[in-house]
Amino acid sequence: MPGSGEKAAGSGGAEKRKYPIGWEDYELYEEVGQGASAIVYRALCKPLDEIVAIKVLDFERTNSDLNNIMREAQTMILIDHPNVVKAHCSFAKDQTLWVVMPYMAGGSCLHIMKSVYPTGFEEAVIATVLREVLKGLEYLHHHGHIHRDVKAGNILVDSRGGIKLADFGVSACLFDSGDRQRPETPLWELLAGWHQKLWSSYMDMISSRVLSFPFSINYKRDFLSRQYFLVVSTLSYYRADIWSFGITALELAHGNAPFSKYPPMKVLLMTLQNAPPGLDLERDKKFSRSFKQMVAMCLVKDPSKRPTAKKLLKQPFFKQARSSDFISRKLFEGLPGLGARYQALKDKDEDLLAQKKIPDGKKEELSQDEYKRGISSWNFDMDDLKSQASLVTECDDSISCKDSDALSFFNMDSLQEQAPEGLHLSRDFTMKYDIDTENDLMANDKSDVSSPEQSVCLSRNGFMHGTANGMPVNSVVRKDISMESCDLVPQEKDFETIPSETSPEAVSKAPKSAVPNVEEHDDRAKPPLIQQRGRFKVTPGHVELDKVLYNESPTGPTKVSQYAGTNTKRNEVAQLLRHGFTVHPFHGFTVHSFRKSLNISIICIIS
Ligand SMILES: Nc1ncnc2c1ncn2[C@@H]1O[C@H](COP(=O)(O)OP(=O)(O)OP(=O)(O)O)[C@@H](O)[C@H]1O
Repeated sequence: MPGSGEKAAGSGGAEKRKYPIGWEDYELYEEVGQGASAIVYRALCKPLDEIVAIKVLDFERTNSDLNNIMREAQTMILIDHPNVVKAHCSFAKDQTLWVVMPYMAGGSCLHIMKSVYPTGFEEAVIATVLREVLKGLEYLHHHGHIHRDVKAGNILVDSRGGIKLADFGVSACLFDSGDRQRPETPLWELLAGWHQKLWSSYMDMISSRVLSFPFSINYKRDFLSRQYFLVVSTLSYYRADIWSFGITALELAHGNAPFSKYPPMKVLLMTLQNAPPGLDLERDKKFSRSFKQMVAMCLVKDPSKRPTAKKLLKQPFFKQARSSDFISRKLFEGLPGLGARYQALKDKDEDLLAQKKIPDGKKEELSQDEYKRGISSWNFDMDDLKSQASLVTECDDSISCKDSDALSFFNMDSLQEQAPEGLHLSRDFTMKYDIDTENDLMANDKSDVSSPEQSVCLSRNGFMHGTANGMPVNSVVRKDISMESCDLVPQEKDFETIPSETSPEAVSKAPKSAVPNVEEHDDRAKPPLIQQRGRFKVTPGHVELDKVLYNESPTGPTKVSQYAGTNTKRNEVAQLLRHGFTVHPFHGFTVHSFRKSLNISIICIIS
C-alpha cells in the first residue's frame, strides 16, 4: 500500500524475531491512532530495521490498574493467530507502558470508512473482513478469551490486505488468575485447574444449547458439577462478542453503527425497548438475503440463542468472502497513507471541538459503547448508568436528564425479556440494585461474609421475585438492611403501581408519586440507627432470617436459612460474595448472582 513504510510487519516469520525491550532501540514516528487509554505510533525498531507500531499506554491517563494493563500486554504477547494482533514485546518507560506490535499500515476499518467509504463497504468486502474477524474470535473464545470490544475501530488491515482484530484493553479471560477487575480470585483458580480438559466439551454443549438454561439441569449435582455449571453459565459472556460482531456488520454495511447519532442514554433506552437492529428490507436492498440472515442470527437479545463464532463461520454469507489481495485492491485504491489519514481526521475533530461541538467520532463511540453494553448483557450497574446519563448533553424532549428520572426509564418488560425463563424481575430490583454497597461491605468486613446468615443480609439491596423449579417465589428485600436486623415487610403494592407496558415518555413524565419511592419506604420502616458500617447501617435487634426474605407463594414463607444449610453451601455462597458476585437467594437452593465487573448475570445452583 502506498506510503505504508511497512517493511516486515504482519504475520509470518517476522513474529519469531527477537524484539529489543529498551525504548532507546525504537524511534517513534508519527501518531497513527488514539484510543481511550493509549496513543499508537508508527515506529522503527532500529536493530531489526523494521517498521512496527508502538502503543504507548499512559498509566496516569488510564483507569485500569497496572496489573490489568500488564495482563493485557501479556495476553497480546501470547496470542498466536493470523487474525489477531499480537504484541512482539512490551516494556515500561517512565509512567508509560510501550507495547510493540506489527504495524497495520491500512489502519482500522473505521478510519478507512471515514476517509473513503462514508456509507460503508460493498458486501464482498464485508464478507471477507468479517470472516477473518470471526476466525480471530473463534480462536480467542476457544482459548478462554472474550474480546468485549469488537467494532470497526478495532479491525485493522495490514499492507497486504490481511485483517486482524486488535485491542485487548477491555478483554477478559475466564482463566486468568482473576478477572480484569478483581485480582484475588481463588474461585477462578479452582476452575482454572481443570478447564483445559473440559473446555472443548463445554463449547460443544454450549453450541448445542444443552446447558444454556440453569433451571433445566438436575439440582442434585455434586460440587464439581456445580462449578462446572458456573463455568458453563459464564459462557454466555462469549455471546456478547457475537452481539458486537453483528453490530459491527451493520457498521461496515452503513458506515456507522445503529443509533450512533443518538446520545448514549437514549441508545440504552432504545436498546432495551426496541427490537434488535438489523439490515432493512428497503434501505438495504443491495445486500443479499444471506447477509441479512447472518446479522439477524447475531442480533438476538437472548445471548444463549446467538450462535458461536464457529457456527457462524459456516453461514452461506461467508461463501462470497475473498482473499487478502482482494481487500488490498478494493480498499487501498486512492487511500492516503495512514499517518496523513489519521491527521486529517484529527484536524477535523479539533475543528469541531473548537466550535464546541462533540466530534462525530466521539459521539458515535459513546453511543456504540452504550448500545453494546446495554444489550449484550444485563446492566444493573447504577453508577455506570448514572455516569452514562450524565453524558447526555442534548436531551430529547421526551427524556429527562436528571439521574433519578434517567433511572426510571427501565421498562421491566424489556429487561424481563432478557432474564432467564422462570426469573421475574421486579422494577424495584432494577432501580435499587447497588452492587457497590455490597462490595464496600465485603471489603470492610470480610469476616461477615463467611457467615451464611450474614451473606443473606449482604444481598438485601434488591427486590426480586421469581419462580424456581416451577414454584412461584417472590423474595422481597430492602435497601439499607442492617447486619443485625433484617426485618422486612412484603412490598407487593410496589409491583401494582408499576405499569407493565409503559413507554419511556410515560415513565419519565409520570408524577413522582406514581413511581414507587424506595427511599420513602425505607424511611418508614427504618429501625433506629446505632452504627454505620461502610454504607450499611447497623440497627438494634437480631437477625431473623426467616423474616428477611419473603416467599409470597400460596404455600407460605420459605426459610431463607435453608439455602445455606451446610458448610459446603455456606462456603460456596461466601466464595461467590468474595468474588464480587451478588448472591440473591430466591429459593431454598437457588442463587442468582450478578457480576459487576462484566455486567453479566450468572445463575448458579447451590443445592
Ligand atoms: N498495530 C497497529 N497498527 C496501526 N494502527 C494501529 C495499531 N494498533 C492500533 N492502531 C490504531 O490506533 C487506534 C487506537 O488503538 P487501540 O484501540 O489499541 O487503543 P485503545 O486506547 O486501547 O483504544 P480503545 O479506546 O478502543 O480502548 C486504533 O483504532 C487504530 O486505528
